[in-house]
Formats: sequence, C-alpha cells, structure tokens
Amino acid sequence: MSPMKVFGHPMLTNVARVLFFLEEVGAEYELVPVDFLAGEHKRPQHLKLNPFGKMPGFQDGDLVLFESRAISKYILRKYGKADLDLLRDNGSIEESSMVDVWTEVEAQQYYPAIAPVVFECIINPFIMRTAPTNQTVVDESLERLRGVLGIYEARLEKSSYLAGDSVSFADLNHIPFTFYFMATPYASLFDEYPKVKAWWERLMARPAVKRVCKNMPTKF
Ligand SMILES: N[C@@H](CCC(=O)N[C@@H](CS)C(=O)NCC(=O)O)C(=O)O
Repeated sequence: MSPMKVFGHPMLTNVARVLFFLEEVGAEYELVPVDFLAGEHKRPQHLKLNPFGKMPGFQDGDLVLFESRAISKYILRKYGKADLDLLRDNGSIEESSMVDVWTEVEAQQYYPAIAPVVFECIINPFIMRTAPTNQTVVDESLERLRGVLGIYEARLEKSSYLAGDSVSFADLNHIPFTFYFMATPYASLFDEYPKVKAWWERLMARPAVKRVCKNMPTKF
C-alpha cells in the first residue's frame, strides 16, 4: 500500500503540525509539494483534497482529509504507538478530557492571540510575500497573548505539560505558531513566564520536533 500523502510545503505552520505527529509516531509518508506562491492550492486538483483551498491536503488510501488538527488526530488513532498515547485514548475519561480542554484552549485562546503576530511579522511579509507589518495588530495581539500566557504559567506550575505530567496532543499543537513567534522581535515575551519557557524548551528538545523544524526557516 502506498504511504500517506501530505500535500503542502513543510515550512507552512498547518502542514508542519501534521508532520510533527507523523514524525512522532514514525509513520511512513510522502510529502507532495504544492507551489503556493504560484497559487497551486487554489486549483481544481488541490480543491479535491481541500475544498477551502488551504494546505495541508491529506490522503491515506481512499481517505481524503483536511484540517490539520483533525488529520493529526487521525494519524495518532491509526498509527499511534501504545507507549506514546498522545490523545490518552488508553487512559481514563478524565485524562482524555484534559487533553480535549487544552486542545480547545490552543485553538480558541492561544492561536487567536499568537497567530496575528506571526502573520504580521513572518508569514505575510516573508512566506506569502504580501502586506507589510501592521504594528497596531501586533501590539493588540501581544497584549492578548500576555493574558493567555499568564494562565498557562499558572497551569504549568501544577504539571509539567498542559494535560498532566506527560506530553500530549494538546502540547504539540502549540509548536507551529510558537516556533515562528520565537523568530519575531517579540520572542523575549516568553522570558516573563519561566514555566511556559521551560515547557517550550522541553517540546523543542523532542527529536521528532527537531526533524520537522529543520525545514522551517527562522532567518528572513
Ligand atoms: N484550519 C486550517 C488552516 C489551513 C491554512 O490556513 N493553511 C495555510 C497554510 S499554513 C494556507 O493554506 N494558506 C494559504 C491560503 O490561505 O491561501 C488547518 O488547520 O488545516
């Protein structure tokens, strides 16, 4: 059977998210390049994979999926290893619910706060090559991010990772945007939150994470 296919460029945040999980479980996959600067992701062939014209697209046999967080869960459920139960599917309902809580926090609180800074400082000017930085958006988002990081600091005073004392799906979901945030002039914001900073360093030390981040540029 041919390996799973991920369609997109590995430097893109939501493509990288899927790659982190593929690398964590050690599954075989093929990365199919999409020339996004030429608009290939808006063409009919890619729209069959992702009707919203976004990356990644994903295919495993006859199954086509989109939305990077959903693809990642599929990979963990189908190819996950017993000794790396990132969704806590083999744990108690309380444990898996904590993963759900912090997965939602990432999508509903953290991402909306951090993403505008990354879009304004990195993605728009250097990756998509569109608009220059809108400083008002950056400043407002940094303020929002401070509030979110304060809550993370309090949480990480109680456990080493967000959903408990071992790494979970929720933690790893934070990597793509935080990785590029650390390449903005505002990276030192994390120094104000020592528990968050230590958590981030633990995530970055993971071999699977290092392999994917090698393809994410930080010098622009
Ligand atoms: N919620 C989607 C977002 C997908 C997304 O916005 N992907 C970006 C690349 S990281 C993209 O395709 N951007 C090009 C565009 O919007 O035209 C997911 O998680 O997969």
